[in-house]
Amino acid sequence: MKTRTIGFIGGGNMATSLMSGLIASGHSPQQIWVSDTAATILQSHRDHLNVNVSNDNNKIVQEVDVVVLAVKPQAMREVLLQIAPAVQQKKSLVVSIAAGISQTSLALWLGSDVAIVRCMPNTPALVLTGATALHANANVDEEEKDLAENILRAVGLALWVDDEAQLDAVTAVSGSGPAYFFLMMEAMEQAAVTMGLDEHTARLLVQQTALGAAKIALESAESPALLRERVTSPGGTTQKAIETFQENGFAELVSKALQAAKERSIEMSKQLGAD
Ligand SMILES: NC(=O)C1=CN([C@@H]2O[C@H](COP(=O)(O)OP(=O)(O)OC[C@H]3O[C@@H](n4cnc5c(N)ncnc54)[C@H](O)[C@@H]3O)[C@@H](O)[C@H]2O)C=CC1
Ligand SMILES: O=C(O)[C@@H]1CCC=N1
Repeated sequence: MKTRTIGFIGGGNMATSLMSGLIASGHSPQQIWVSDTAATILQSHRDHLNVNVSNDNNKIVQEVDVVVLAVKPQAMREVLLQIAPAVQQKKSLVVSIAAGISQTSLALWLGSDVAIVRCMPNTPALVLTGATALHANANVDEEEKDLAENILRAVGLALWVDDEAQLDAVTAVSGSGPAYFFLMMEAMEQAAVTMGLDEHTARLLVQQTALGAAKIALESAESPALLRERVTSPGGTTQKAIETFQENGFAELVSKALQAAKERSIEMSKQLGAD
């Protein structure tokens, strides 16, 4: 497939992760465009990533093959109504990364014949370890599916869901997920310092432990439960910690938190969208 130009509308955290990941995985910065309302953001992307920048969203549509929508969900309606005529005229492939903005809303604001891929990536795309689930509407052909998938696969795992409703669960699991692991790391660091380790040592030990656990889990065919049991010597230290987690409702808490994130995703579709 020939190299395609990719344009980001909104150059914030997630667009930065995706652009950096794409460049690190071999995409030319010259093939990437980004627009933003903040001049400082554009300046930073020009200086640090060497990509093409513009403060005009329609200019991005004109310049690229694939338009990635990376503004906050709250800004989506206004942006889409602004670019809809250009998107329709150019027959652009549009990829939305916004949480809680449904295919129905995207199609209403962009036009019912526009090819739209809705996806949910996450910020580890920055280090080429992202996880993205994608959903295509009926206007997206196989070549466009490959194109969207290739962009997201350049920065990590990319998989398709047939049922768009599953994206609410994906948002709760992997979209927001990095924050849960950071929260765990934060809490472990604080506990380590309380127990007498210096901050630097605590941070290094927690970081390396998180990386090691994730690597084992990825490389092993065994379940997390079995991997946990391998660390847990009967009557030993891990058992004490795990019992403390379990007695205090750890699994229920995680389930409640993810359910709350999923419900917020559904609620956002209703509040911000046209559903
Ligand atoms: N941050 C995350 O971990 C993830 C975010 N997302 C989704 O990605 C999208 C962007 O999120 P973030 O990057 O975190 O937000 P952000 O606030 O960092 O970036 C949004 C950018 O859009 C710009 N902007 C606002 N109005 C604009 C307009 N009219 N035209 C052009 N640019 C405009 C802002 O100046 C800002 O730089 C959201 O829809 C979010 O749901 C999806 C997965 C993970
Ligand atoms: O917190 C949010 O709404 C976005 C979507 C997933 C991660 N960040």
